Amino acid sequence: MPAKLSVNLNAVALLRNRRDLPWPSVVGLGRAALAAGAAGLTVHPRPDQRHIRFSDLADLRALIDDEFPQAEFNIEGFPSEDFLALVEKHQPEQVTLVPDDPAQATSDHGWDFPGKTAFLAPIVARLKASGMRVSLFADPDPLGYEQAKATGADRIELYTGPYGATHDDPKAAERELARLSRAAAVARELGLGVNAGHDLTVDNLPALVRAIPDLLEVSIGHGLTADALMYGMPATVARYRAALGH
Ligand SMILES: CC(=O)[C@@H](O)[C@H](O)COP(=O)(O)O
Ligand SMILES: NCC(=O)COP(=O)(O)O
Repeated sequence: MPAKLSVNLNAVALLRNRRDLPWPSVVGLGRAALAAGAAGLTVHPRPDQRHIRFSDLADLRALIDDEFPQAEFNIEGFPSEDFLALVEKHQPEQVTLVPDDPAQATSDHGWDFPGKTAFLAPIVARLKASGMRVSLFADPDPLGYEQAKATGADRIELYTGPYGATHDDPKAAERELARLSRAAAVARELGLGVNAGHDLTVDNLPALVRAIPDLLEVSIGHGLTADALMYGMPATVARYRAALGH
């Protein structure tokens, strides 16, 4: 089965927040993405609410529940007590835990699993007890995946930023793909599902899904939103689905 496409709406929210006006509509573009065949929506509410506002979460939850009940909501973030309260309130199907400092511009590394197993394990247990699937943001370095598994998480999300950065260097892209492929194989052997995200594009997706044939989900925001400005959201989702082999 091809990897599912979850459309990240952070960049839409960033554009909306330039003015004290409700457009572009985060819910409207989420609706357009789901109507065009996206399997889910992703948001990464940051503590300063610079893009997704905490008030967006109820609207997106209602969009999925009322109009697209098969779709999944994925909320990403650092598991502070405030973040955990947010996800417990809005009950996404999946929570992706990311080791981001509040001041960080964007996500740029995965968890240090050996150092953070004791921190993550009770959080994973708490979220799973509430019925949410838990995924952990991970560098494509399988040393430490045993500890990732030991936290009780269901999946990892492979950090693909370094792969995305090789867009003008095919040899470097091959090297990054080999790392991602090896890391995914170790995760799979340990019984962890594999998602991927960060700086994925319609151009770099086909090689990624060839390298990780059992990839479960990609979450894509920045590149997809740039394409949506050019082609419109429905056509863009169709292009990304085709790149995934749907
Ligand atoms: C975990 C991850 O890779 C994405 O959530 C990414 O961090 C998007 O966040 P920004 O949209 O704030 O850059
Ligand atoms: N988890 C990655 C994500 O949601 C989107 O990342 P990007 O496509 O905005 O880099």
